[in-house]
Amino acid sequence: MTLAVSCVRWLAGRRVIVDGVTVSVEPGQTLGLIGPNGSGKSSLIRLLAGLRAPASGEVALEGRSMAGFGRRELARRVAVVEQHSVTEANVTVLDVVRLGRTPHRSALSPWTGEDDRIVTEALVRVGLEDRRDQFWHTLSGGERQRVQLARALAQSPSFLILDEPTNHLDIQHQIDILRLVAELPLTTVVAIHDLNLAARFCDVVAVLSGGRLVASGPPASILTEDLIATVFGVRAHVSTSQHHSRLHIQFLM
Ligand SMILES: Nc1ncnc2c1ncn2[C@@H]1O[C@H](COP(=O)(O)OP(=O)(O)OP(=O)(O)O)[C@@H](O)[C@H]1O
Repeated sequence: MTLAVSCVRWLAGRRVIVDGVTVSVEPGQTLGLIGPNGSGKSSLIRLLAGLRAPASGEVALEGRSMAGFGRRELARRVAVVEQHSVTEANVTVLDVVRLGRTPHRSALSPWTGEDDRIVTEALVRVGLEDRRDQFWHTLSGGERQRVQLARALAQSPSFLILDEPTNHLDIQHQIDILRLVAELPLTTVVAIHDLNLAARFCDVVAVLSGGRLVASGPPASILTEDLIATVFGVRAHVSTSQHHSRLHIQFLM
């Protein structure tokens, strides 16, 4: 299931925030969106998730313009985890994850054993099955993030769009969640700040700066010392790790 963005622009008032971005992700691959603060990652994520319409250009799923999809049709295909998910008080972890099944059910269809199986599998995948009855408002920031990922997985999507899914997580959970996301047979876009994690878990990266696409491709050919200096203003030493043969980026301070 290919996800393709062509010449997409989005403005806030008169200010151009996403400026003519063209990039695509092949079926089953993970695209990492990287770039400095304010470079337009979240804005592009919202366009990819269908939460906003582009001012011009097109987002296409499976070769079809997203503009032609109905809400429900889109929700059956695309699951999104935003940075700050708002969830009502007095709901449990299980309630939140069960919401993921909504696009697959009609008002009259009963909850099925298959729905239960999918919800449980999603909770197991994020390591929170034993928290199913805990109230949402009592969860830590990292646990909330994992619950929102479980909700997205319970949606059984073909496309998964994640905005900084690791920013509240300890290092073990960062690795677990990114490994899980990378291994899922879904087409995934993930906005991520950590360049080493992007290099380790993303098949391709797209680098944004000032709302424009600076470069895209496999991490090993994109995340060069020159690019890191130009885009992030930081000197770095980039080598190939002896441990996992992916890039190892050391920042020279
Ligand atoms: N609705 C809006 N109205 C006005 N400005 C906006 C709006 N949404 C985003 N912006 C501006 O667009 C720019 C890009 O924001 P965006 O959140 O997409 O960046 P980002 O790369 O995700 O940043 P960060 O790494 O800090 O999360 C920022 O300067 C932001 O202030």
